[in-house]
Amino acid sequence: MLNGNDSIDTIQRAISKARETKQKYIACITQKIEKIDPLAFYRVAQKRYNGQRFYWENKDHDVVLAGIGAALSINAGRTLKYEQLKDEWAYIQNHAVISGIKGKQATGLLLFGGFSFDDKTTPSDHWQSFGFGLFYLPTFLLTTDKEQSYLTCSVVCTADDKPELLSNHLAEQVEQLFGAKTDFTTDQNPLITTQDQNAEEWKRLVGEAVKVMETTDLQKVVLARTRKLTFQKPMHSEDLLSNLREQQPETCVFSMEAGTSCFLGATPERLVKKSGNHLYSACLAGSIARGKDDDEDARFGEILLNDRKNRLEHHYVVDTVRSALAGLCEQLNIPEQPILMKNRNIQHLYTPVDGVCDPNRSLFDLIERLHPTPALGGLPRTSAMDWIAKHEKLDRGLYASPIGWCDGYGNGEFHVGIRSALINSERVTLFAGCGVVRDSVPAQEYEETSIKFQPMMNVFAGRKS
Ligand SMILES: C=C(O[C@H]1C=CC=C(C(=O)O)[C@@H]1O)C(=O)O
Repeated sequence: MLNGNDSIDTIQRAISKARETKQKYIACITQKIEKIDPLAFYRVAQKRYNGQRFYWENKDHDVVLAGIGAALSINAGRTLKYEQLKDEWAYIQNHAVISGIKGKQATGLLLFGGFSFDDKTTPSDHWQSFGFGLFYLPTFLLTTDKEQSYLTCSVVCTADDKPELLSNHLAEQVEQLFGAKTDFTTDQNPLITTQDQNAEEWKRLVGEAVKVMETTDLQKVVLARTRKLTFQKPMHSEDLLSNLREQQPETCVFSMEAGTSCFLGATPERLVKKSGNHLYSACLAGSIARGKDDDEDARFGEILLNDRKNRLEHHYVVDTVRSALAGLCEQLNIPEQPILMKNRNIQHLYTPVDGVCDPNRSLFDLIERLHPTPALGGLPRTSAMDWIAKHEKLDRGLYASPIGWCDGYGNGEFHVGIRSALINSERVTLFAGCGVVRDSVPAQEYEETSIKFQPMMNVFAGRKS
């Protein structure tokens, strides 16, 4: 499977570099392989690489990534995390010997990971393994587009390493991954308990936010709540991903493991995508249920498009994204009016954004500018973040935060981790939030967050509706 000559030669060159410079070097080999199911690849690695896997399938289904093992991992610090990531990523790229296929997006050296929502909140126990942010350079990366799969193997080499040993070890692992049986049976795992945050307290908090807006500069705040599920046995992500992929095809389906935890979801909201110097973002805010039939669905859509409160919620996001990107883009196209984005359980006001940005801008610069937009934080950003940190009283961890990948060719994509859940063995926490503005009605916001739990509830409860 792995081309032995390529691999030993690349490793040999990386070891020589390591000897010359007395620094570690990465050997990175990419080859085209027969198209395979990325989820099957993710699944076969469950036993041996549990805790070090990720999955990503964008809504166009033209970038599907399955990452297995961590050649390197980066833990983001509390402060200056975007600078840190930029520096560490540049260092990795300057200390790598790359061979095989080159220039193909999302292959070769690639970082996958996510940041925590907020630097002020110290990660609680259940988010501990993700810290303030965590990124992997995977040992094995399977990249699948509409036609083809590519396998990238990355291994860290030191001056003392022996090329044959490293290369043989890599080849053995590849053989195991590709030789393993892929017809799995799914264990029953009954749901034992479901516990929502206290509804009345949460609605009271929405009321308080509305009140505060009457007397302060706070214009919008996004409030989230959780639902806790307990299962009989530890929950594994592969079956959930398979169902999410089927049930939410118009979203970006992702998972990221860290130790015994796994964060996963099906998010409709792209924060930023970069293809060379082309940039794409999205403003998504303002929500309503799907109708029971086409007529009702269209009627709900019209109501949403014409609703003052939802239009205001949306407008704040568009304005903020426009000013965040204006300074970084030579060209920026943002339509005047939103359209509808219809997902399986919910419809949103949606304004697509595209532009051309300075090629030297890294994705981390763009994320730093954009996160959190008022679709996840609020407006003004600092007042909203302070209000959330003080009143929401939950550790969002990676919920509502940028999660995604960047490659060594200037491409990458980050979504925000909404419609998501954190798995800690047999305990699962679901997250859902909504934008609160001056006209918000607490009971309606509560209802909206209930709808937003639905995509994840459907897969955890194994239902198809
Ligand atoms: C914060 C969430 O949704 C955001 C994205 C789209 C629409 C939203 C809204 O209408 O409130 C939220 O801003 C969530 O799903 O947890």
